[in-house]
Amino acid sequence: MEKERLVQALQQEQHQFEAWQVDVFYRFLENIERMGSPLGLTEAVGDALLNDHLLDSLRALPIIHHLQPSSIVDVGSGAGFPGIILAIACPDLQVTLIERMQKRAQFLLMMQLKLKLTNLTVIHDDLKNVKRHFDAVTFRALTTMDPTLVRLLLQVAPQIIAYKGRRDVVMLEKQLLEEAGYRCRVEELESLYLKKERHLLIVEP
Ligand SMILES: C[S@@+](CC[C@H](N)C(=O)[O-])C[C@H]1O[C@@H](n2cnc3c(N)ncnc32)[C@H](O)[C@@H]1O
Repeated sequence: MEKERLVQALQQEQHQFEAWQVDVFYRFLENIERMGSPLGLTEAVGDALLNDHLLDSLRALPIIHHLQPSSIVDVGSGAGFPGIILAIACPDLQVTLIERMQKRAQFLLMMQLKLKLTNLTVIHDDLKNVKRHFDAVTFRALTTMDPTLVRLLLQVAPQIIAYKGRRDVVMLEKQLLEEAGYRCRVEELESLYLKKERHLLIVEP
């Protein structure tokens, strides 16, 4: 991917980052393009990587700025989405990644060192073994937010910020969790440029 393409896409989404941040985003994408497929992290390259992963991860920024957590834990970070992207975008936010697969956790640690992300910590473990506490937990995966998963996520932070897709699907998850006694709200993630419908499901005890 050309760096110009990244700069253009960030401008289209009206993101304003400092030059060093754009540079770190770009170096991260370069590493994913080179190692993502051989390491079994992601097959996405080019515009798919840019749109479906980097820009998608950034879509939650307005809500995160509004909620003002000092620390976030990203559970099941995989190739680093959204955790690494949020760490680059918010240098004052302490971001911890929890990833149970060894080769993914090793890649995340390598990125932390290579990109010199001093606000990033990587934990190679299963969520269920993590005893530390954070202000909020982010979660981006295909998995449904059922009450069992929510109980586990709320053990590490009092607020879950889950990246979700279509409104009808997320509203069903919300209903299920509300019936189980959780407080939930859904925020639509606007995009000037991306066409896919995206939402955040915010869950609290
Ligand atoms: C579908 S991938 C999503 C990766 C990334 N968040 C994204 O959106 O591209 C889910 C990741 O969560 C990790 N994972 C699943 N359950 C976990 C758990 N209980 N503790 C830690 N990591 C977990 C898996 O190893 C996998 O890398």
